[in-house]
Amino acid sequence: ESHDWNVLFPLTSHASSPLSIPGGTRQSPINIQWRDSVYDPFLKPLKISYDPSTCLHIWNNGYSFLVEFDDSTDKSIIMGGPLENQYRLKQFHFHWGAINEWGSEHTVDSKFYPAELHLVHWNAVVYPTFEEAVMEGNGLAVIGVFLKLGKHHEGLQTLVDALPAIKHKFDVFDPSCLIPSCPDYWTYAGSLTTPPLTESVTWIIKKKPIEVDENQVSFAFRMLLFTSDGEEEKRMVDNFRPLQPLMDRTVRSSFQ
Ligand SMILES: Cc1ccnc(S(N)(=O)=O)n1
Ligand SMILES: [Zn+2]
Repeated sequence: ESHDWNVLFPLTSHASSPLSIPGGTRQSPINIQWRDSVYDPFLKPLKISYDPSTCLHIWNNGYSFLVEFDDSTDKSIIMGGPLENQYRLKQFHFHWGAINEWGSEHTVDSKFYPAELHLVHWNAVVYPTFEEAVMEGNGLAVIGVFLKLGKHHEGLQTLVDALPAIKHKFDVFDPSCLIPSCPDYWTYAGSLTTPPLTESVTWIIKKKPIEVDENQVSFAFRMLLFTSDGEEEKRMVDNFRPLQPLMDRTVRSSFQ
C-alpha cells in the first residue's frame, strides 16, 4: 500500500469537519511552560498494557521510521489518564534533529530535547477505523516521550539494530520499555504534527525523559534517508514541525 501520507490522508477535508483545517485552534507541537501548566487532581494515572506479540514491522515512511502494531484487537491499549475511552496502539515513531541541540517537537520551558518518541493510539471504542478516528476531536491519543543523552538504552537498541535493514521483520517488541516509569505527565488538546495535521489528538507528554546514548541517536536515527533507493541521498534529520501557538488552551499536569 502507498506509504504517502498525502494519499492516505488527503489534506482537503470534508468541508463540514471543523477539526482538520491546519491553522486551526489546537495545533501541535507547543512549548510547555512548566509554571503555566495547571495541576488537575481529577486526572487519573495513565494505564498502559501492550502485548509485544502485536508488533508487526518497522519501516521508513519518508517522514520518520515507524514500528507498526496489529490494531485489529484490543490487545495493546492505553486507558485512564485524561482519556474517556481506551485507545488502541497503532504505531510509534520518532522525531529528531541533525544535531543534539534540537530534535524534539514539543519543548519544555523552550528547551528542546534531541529527540521525541510518539506512541500513536486511536479510539476504537467509538470509531470503526483509524482513518475515521483521525478526523475526530477525540479520535487519537499520542504519548510523547522526550529522549535525552545519557546512558545506553537496552530496549531502544533492539530498534537501532534493525534500522540498517529497515524492512526488518519484528517478532516481538514491547514499547512500554521506552516509556519512563514515572507516572507524571502533561496533557492538552492538539493535533497531528505531520499531514493531515488534523486536530484530533489528546496529547499526553511524559514529564521524565528516557536516557539514550549518543550513538543510539546520532548513528542510528541520522543514518536514515528521506529519499528512496536510487534517488540522490538526503539524510532524514530535522523531521520536527515548528512550534504552534497555544491560543485558548491550558496544559494540565497530573502532578503538583
Ligand atoms: C500517525 C500520525 C500521523 C501524523 N502525525 C502523527 S504525530 N507526529 O502527531 O504523532 N502521527
Ligand atoms: Zn510524531
